[in-house]
Amino acid sequence: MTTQTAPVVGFDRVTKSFGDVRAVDGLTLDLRPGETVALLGPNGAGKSTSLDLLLGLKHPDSGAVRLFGATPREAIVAGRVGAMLQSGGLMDEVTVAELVGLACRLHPKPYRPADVLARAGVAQIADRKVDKLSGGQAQRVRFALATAGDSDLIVLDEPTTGMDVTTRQAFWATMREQADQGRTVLFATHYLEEADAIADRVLVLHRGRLLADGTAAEIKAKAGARRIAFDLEGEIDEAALRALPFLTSLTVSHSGSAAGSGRTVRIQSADADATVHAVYGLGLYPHNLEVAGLGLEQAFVALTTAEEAKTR
Ligand SMILES: Nc1ncnc2c1ncn2[C@@H]1O[C@H](COP(=O)(O)OP(=O)(O)OP(=O)(O)O)[C@@H](O)[C@H]1O
Repeated sequence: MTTQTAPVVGFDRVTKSFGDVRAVDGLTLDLRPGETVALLGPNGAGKSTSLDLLLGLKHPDSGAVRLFGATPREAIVAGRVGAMLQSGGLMDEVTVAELVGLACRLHPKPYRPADVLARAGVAQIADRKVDKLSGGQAQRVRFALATAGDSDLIVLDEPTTGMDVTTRQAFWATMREQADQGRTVLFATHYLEEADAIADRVLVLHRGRLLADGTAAEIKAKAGARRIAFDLEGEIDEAALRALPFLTSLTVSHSGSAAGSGRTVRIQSADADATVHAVYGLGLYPHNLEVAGLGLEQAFVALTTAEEAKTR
């Protein structure tokens, strides 16, 4: 039964294996109404499998998936979910308009096909056969199918793959409108800048498990590390720099100063205050000192590499 208070998506200790590969490993999470959620993870982390389980296309070996308190199938039949999958084949020999028209007819709460075509930016190619579309055009048509009716949850698996920069920007603008209307949006992506810019919650999957769950800022903070950069003049004792406390990486390059002897030192540190203090402790005089947080991309790499090291 659907209940008012049930989360939009609920995974309760969900596990799914393919032979020896545990694609989803005890995943528990809730999505709340109106959230825009990015699902990140390296190749093979279990993103597509999780979305397939969510949509009832695959069934868990153990645990349960609920959408709006009901089974995925019940929620989909009720028209509460619109989905855009990575490899979803489009029917051959039909036009874009025919396909979108069909999706509208099948939706319990359909929009007008003309509006759906316009919103997805495919009105100009409505008469084209869907098997003659470019990769980016096909993605837009898949998006039109996912938004053919008034769904409460939109699920997108790597939606902007194959889209050029302008198409991608237009796509996210449309997606934001969907979110602003109170819909929950869940998207898997490899573009970390998209997750950073679009999502108000980021889930990082690794080997089927949830490695991090929070805002992009929280994920960056969880990765802990900060970037430190400064210039030094004269002889550099790299061994001494390498021995600095809390250092996780070090690069030294020519700073391009006119004198030619300058070096730029770039450090990643788990405790920037302590590392900078120790730099002064070495009797060095750093110029142009900068300390900055990690970008989401670096945080993601730091988190997943640390986890790899643990499981090795
Ligand atoms: N049908 C299947 N049969 C066998 N193994 C599978 C199947 N589907 C997925 N896997 C395996 O399960 C793991 C998770 O795959 P999944 O496609 O969910 O990852 P992903 O995070 O979406 O990866 P990508 O970023 O590469 O799309 C991988 O090791 C994959 O090889």
